[in-house]
Amino acid sequence: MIKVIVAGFMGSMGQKTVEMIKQTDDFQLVAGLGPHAQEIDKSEYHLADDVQVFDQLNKVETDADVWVDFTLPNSAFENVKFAIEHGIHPVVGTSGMSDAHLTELTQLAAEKHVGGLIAPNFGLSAVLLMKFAQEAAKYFPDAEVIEMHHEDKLDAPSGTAISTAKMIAEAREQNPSASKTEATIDGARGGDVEGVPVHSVRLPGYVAHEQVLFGGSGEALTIRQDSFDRSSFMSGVKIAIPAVIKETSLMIGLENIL
Ligand SMILES: NC(=O)C1=CN([C@@H]2O[C@H](COP(=O)(O)OP(=O)(O)OC[C@H]3O[C@@H](n4cnc5c(N)ncnc54)[C@H](OP(=O)(O)O)[C@@H]3O)[C@@H](O)[C@H]2O)C=CC1
Ligand SMILES: O=C(O)C1=N[C@H](C(=O)O)C[C@H](O)C1
Repeated sequence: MIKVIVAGFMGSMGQKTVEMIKQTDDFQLVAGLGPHAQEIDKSEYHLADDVQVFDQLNKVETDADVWVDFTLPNSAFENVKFAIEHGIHPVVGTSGMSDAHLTELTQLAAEKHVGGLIAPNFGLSAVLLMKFAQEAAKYFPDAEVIEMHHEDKLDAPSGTAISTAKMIAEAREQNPSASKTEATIDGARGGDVEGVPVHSVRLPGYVAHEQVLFGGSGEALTIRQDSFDRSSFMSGVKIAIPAVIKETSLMIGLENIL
């Protein structure tokens, strides 16, 4: 039985994770971390009575094996650091962590021999999109990323879009065409991630979607993925939980364990 603590258990992804753990025979939910956790009726958040809840990181005392984190960009770094320092294997979906923080956590995990995974996206369609985009970038250096998300998403661009753009930048073997366009309105050409324009759309009705547009001489290639429901991320989390326990370093990207 793998014991799991879910940080952000009251949020949308946290609740999906709670549901998935309850439906998986080999996993046991032992604790949850979230602001206001002490004030809640546990049953409203689908927690059994014996699940411990903590409202602050410094109060957490648990024998969990795995720390699943779906919180906020500003919280995830301290949470994951705490987990690694306490020998709890992190499985992190929270987006927006800086490169400096990722490097620090990777070093700490290696020092402590604690395996873990930080994945910009736990959905198979998104992982495949990134892989296909990397391949296409070798032949089509001119590319732009458009990501579309629900209106409650706090960060922009999405973690997946940043990773996709970085992978394209790394894979392309020629420089992209020099653009003569001058934006007359700030932001019209999107944000720049290592020379790849990234555009963020936030609209009600959407969940999580991404398109990569490649343009060539007289032709174009479009790669698109859609997460229509948050359940699309749960198969990845379910694979990651037992996988990280066998590892001794922190991996970035679900493709490392697929
Ligand atoms: N990698 C992937 O596949 C996916 C990643 N994500 C990412 O996961 C994160 C969460 O998304 P989502 O569930 O939609 O967001 P929500 O806002 O619904 O949930 C976040 C939860 O975290 C809580 N929280 C805030 N600070 C802390 C803290 N320090 N410790 C513990 N809990 C805390 C929030 O509480 P309160 O509301 O009180 O602040 C809230 O309940 C985002 O970064 C998102 O981009 C989302 C989907 C898939
Ligand atoms: O906030 C979300 O919803 C999502 N966040 C992740 C990201 O920033 O890439 C993954 C997915 O896009 C859903």
